[in-house]
Amino acid sequence: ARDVLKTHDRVFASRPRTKIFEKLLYDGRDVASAPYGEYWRQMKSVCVLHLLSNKMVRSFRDVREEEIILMMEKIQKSSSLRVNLSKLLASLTNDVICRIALGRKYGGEADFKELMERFTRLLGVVSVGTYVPWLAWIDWIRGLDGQLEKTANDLDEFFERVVQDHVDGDGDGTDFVDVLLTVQREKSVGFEIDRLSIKAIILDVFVAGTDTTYTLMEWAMTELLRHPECLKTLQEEVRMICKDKSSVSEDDIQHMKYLKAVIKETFRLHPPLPLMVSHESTHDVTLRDYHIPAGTQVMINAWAVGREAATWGPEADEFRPERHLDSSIDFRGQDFELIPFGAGRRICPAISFAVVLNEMVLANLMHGFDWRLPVEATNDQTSVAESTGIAIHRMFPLYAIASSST
Ligand code: HEM
Repeated sequence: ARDVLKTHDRVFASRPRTKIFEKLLYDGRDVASAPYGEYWRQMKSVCVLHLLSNKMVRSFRDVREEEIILMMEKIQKSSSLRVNLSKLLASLTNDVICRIALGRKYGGEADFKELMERFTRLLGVVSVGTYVPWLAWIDWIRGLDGQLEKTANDLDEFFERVVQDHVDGDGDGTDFVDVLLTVQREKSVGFEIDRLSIKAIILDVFVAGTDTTYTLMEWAMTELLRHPECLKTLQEEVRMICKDKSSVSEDDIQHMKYLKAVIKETFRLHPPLPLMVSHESTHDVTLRDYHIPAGTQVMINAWAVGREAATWGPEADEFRPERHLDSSIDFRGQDFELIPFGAGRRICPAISFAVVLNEMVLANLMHGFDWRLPVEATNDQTSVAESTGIAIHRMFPLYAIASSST
């Protein structure tokens, strides 16, 4: 990973073209699938400087806090009953991202939900034609081409409508579409950003942001429920810091060392994108003693890196947040022992955005409720079986029993 993402970062900074990405992600005009070059550099700088900067992340504090309160109320209503945590966390993440990116929630609209599900499912499909071009007809016969075409058109229609509504309305300039339209109007970035690029960047926020973020919360709760002693330690920390408060605020979480250790440990054992996003080399290069020709696709296994016994010791497979309390290893791309967000030029631009939401959700869940697995918990409930796809979540939804802590 270090050889590819640091020593030869520039050589491996491109992305392979696949039929799925081409069709669904505006033919590489988004950030995540754009080939390395000037266009990618410009789009990524818009993301980093205008959408996902620390200042922007802070500015959405109210959205996060409001949506978490709503989620807590939903749990309260089902208190002492089984809560489908997977569903709850997925819809919270979707609501937060919709409000931040599009200005309002769309989660309640059946069409939008169905479209996003179809889209996510297709992103994880392997197109035969991409790897064996003369067998491309198989994709056509099995209906993949048609599904890609239709989903790409539906998505474009949806985002076109959202952008046009922002153009027509008196946008207050706070959501991502507003910000991108302002950048476009004021030509403040030294290059043209057109309507298609705006739609592609917004689409990326959904592709790269929703499943990844909720998956981490789901795994964190899974591991805590499987390790009641860790759950108790975390709960004690949160409740001690927020003694007389009704909820946890973003100022409080800065002091929560064990919370941060739990998040790190979850990223180590369950990186939401275990194989990250494929890289591709643009030049020939010698890596160790191997000759790697230009155009080679490289997948980096962040999951295996996080479980490496040589780094993490004989108990590498165990969930032990304590291991991070006296360690300086972090997940922000400097330490190759822990790379859930990648590293180098292609590193995820939304680390702060994702982490603060995860920390806030977990801290509030610990503060407001006591948690346990249902008595009748089956193997499905306690197992850590994983789904397939690009983002790896639980194979079965996580149910837990919440009882009010007050
Ligand atoms: C826990 C949550 C998240 C995880 C674990 C995660 C992880 C990753 C990983 C592994 C990559 C690929 C890095 C590489 O190729 O070397 C990536 C890229 C990316 N992520 Fe994230 N991500 C998360 C949340 C988000 C969110 C919330 C957003 C947007 C709001 C986002 C936007 C992006 C974009 C645009 C890229 C492409 C960067 C590029 O190709 O230059 N991610 N992410």
